[in-house]
Amino acid sequence: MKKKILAYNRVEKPVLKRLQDQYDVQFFKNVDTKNDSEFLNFLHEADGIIGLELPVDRELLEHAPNLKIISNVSVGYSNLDLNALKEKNVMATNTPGVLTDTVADTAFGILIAAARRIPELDNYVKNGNWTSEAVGPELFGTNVHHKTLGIIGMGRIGSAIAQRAHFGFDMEIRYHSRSSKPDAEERFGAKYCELDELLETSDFVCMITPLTEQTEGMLGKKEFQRMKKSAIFVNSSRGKTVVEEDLIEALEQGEIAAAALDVFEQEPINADNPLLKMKNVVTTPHVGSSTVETELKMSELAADNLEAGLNGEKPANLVDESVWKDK
Ligand SMILES: NC(=O)C1=CN([C@@H]2O[C@H](COP(=O)(O)OP(=O)(O)OC[C@H]3O[C@@H](n4cnc5c(N)ncnc54)[C@H](OP(=O)(O)O)[C@@H]3O)[C@@H](O)[C@H]2O)C=CC1
Ligand SMILES: O=CC(=O)O
Repeated sequence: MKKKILAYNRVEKPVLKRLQDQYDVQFFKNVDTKNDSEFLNFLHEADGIIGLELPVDRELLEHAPNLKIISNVSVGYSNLDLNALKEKNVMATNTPGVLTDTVADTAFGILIAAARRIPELDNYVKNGNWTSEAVGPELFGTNVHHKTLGIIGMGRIGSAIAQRAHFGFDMEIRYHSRSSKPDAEERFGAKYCELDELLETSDFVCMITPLTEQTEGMLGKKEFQRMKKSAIFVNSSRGKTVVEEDLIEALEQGEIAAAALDVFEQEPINADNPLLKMKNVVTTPHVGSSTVETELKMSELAADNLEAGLNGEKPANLVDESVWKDK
């Protein structure tokens, strides 16, 4: 009998086809995972799960007695309760590396968009407001090149952002991570800083850590007050690394100048979120890795991980190696 695979939210079509050739696959999108009976019935039989942002907790695992592996089509895995997965001896995998450059491009893109006010100027032109030959200082932006960029989370993506900033824009790089990064210091002249120093001295602050117990709410009122009033804040990590109401207040009070946000406390964002009314806030709908090429690579890597796990081989991207050792 074919193994059963529950595909959730996003698996690119050619990869879905590849999986359908070997397994009994059912695809679900945005279902109520606690109450949808079709979803829960399939989950009860499922050997594997592949997909994006399925919240996996103890309660969900109670409905999945056959489950051997969950393969995230993302590098972040804050949707997974790793303790519950370990107790049930269920493997979990992610897709590091293949999306690094794309996410760095997006983060740097929204940083420039906020600094040079590109969405605002786009609206200005399209709304027919460009009636005099040259726009005045009220629409001028601020330079990116030669400024100081503070990166919180100098991992794979943080380093790729630093690379763009250093070689492309002659920026001075400061960073904060749990450990120092001699490689980034040598390649980009990056300087390790405690968080407060980074916040106080950076023109741009870019958040790109994973969401964990330690990083949840890492940037709140106090941290925004430490930033320069001219600072532009970029969040490409997860919405909950920031206390969103404190960010809103910091923008309203002029504690910081602007923000560029790809991630939000609640996704999709509520239509009445004050951030959506602010001209000095650039928003994108959590699309850091969303290019045609990269989404395909992520789905392929996730399928490789899933197949390995189901074939009794060690998947390349286990998020908790100890589950494999226990097998
Ligand atoms: N917006 C989007 O579409 C996307 C968002 N992401 C987000 O980006 C995150 C990072 O991905 P990636 O670069 O591949 O991951 P890495 O694991 O390579 O890098 C994470 C970095 O965060 C640092 N870090 C972790 N915890 C802390 C902490 N408590 N304080 C300070 N620094 C910390 C790590 O430090 P150290 O090395 O010292 O341990 C590491 O440098 C993902 O987990 C995901 O949440 C990823 C892809 C797309
Ligand atoms: O947010 C996306 C990811 O890969 O993590």
